[in-house]
Amino acid sequence: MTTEAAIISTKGLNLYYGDNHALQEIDISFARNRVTALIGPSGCGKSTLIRCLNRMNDLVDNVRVEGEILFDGEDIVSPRTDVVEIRKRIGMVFQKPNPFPKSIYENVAYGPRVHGIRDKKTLDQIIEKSLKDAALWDEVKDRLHASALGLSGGQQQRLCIARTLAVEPEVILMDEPCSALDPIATAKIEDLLEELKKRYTVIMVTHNMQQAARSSDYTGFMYLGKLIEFGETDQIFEAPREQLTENYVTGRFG
Ligand SMILES: Nc1ncnc2c1ncn2[C@@H]1O[C@H](COP(=O)(O)OP(=O)(O)OP(=O)(O)O)[C@@H](O)[C@H]1O
Repeated sequence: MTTEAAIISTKGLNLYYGDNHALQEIDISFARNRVTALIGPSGCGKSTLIRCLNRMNDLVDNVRVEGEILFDGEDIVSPRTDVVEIRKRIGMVFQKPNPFPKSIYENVAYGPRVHGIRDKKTLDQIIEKSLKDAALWDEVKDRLHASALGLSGGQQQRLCIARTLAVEPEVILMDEPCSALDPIATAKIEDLLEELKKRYTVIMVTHNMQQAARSSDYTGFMYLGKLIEFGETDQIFEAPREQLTENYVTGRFG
């Protein structure tokens, strides 16, 4: 486990999709202002785990969650949790860029508007800042009112990151954010991660082992619903303690 201050930690987290015990006794702590990568073979529960962290699994029928997820000391598994507030504080970027079929400006303005910001000048400032923070401003500043669907895949993904940043989250969950992107667009997102972690906590699912090794501070290796090993990324890749982790990171299965 990390000795750094955790922003989110799970204790004895179990999740069932009907009879499928998809997460089994997960204890993991995510360090504040760090990038943590979750790796492991397909179906091991990586996406399920990050979707628990902002209650996205609530949208799935027949799900049962047991255990604790502490976010800033509050158990967010509790039915009393304000899910809208949690999703504001813990934002999410998905595998496939999913901008709304609206202008670049409207995509980023959407979240702040939902949270009650109406003043045009304030919105303009938020949009500029969010696009700058997502390293997209220079490419779009002259066409803010053009459709977001006219952007390249990599630009669309950075727009989705800007849309997430616009509501000032504390944590950003990323579910394979580069899997639909080419190597150049991927490199831009990886550079961006370096900047983002100065102010945000990033938790990322990735299938790309080089990406985990390059971009994350901590890595968790999952297998068949269990967290097999968690540690500093260098340790996981260079000196794994568990045989299963070693087999996976050396490409012997996956
Ligand atoms: N919405 C759902 N309803 C029912 N079962 C699900 C659902 N989502 C995932 N599962 C099951 O939960 C298990 C974990 O899936 P999950 O998508 O979390 O794995 P993953 O490690 O993210 O996989 P991948 O790398 O392929 O995306 C699998 O057995 C999967 O079939």
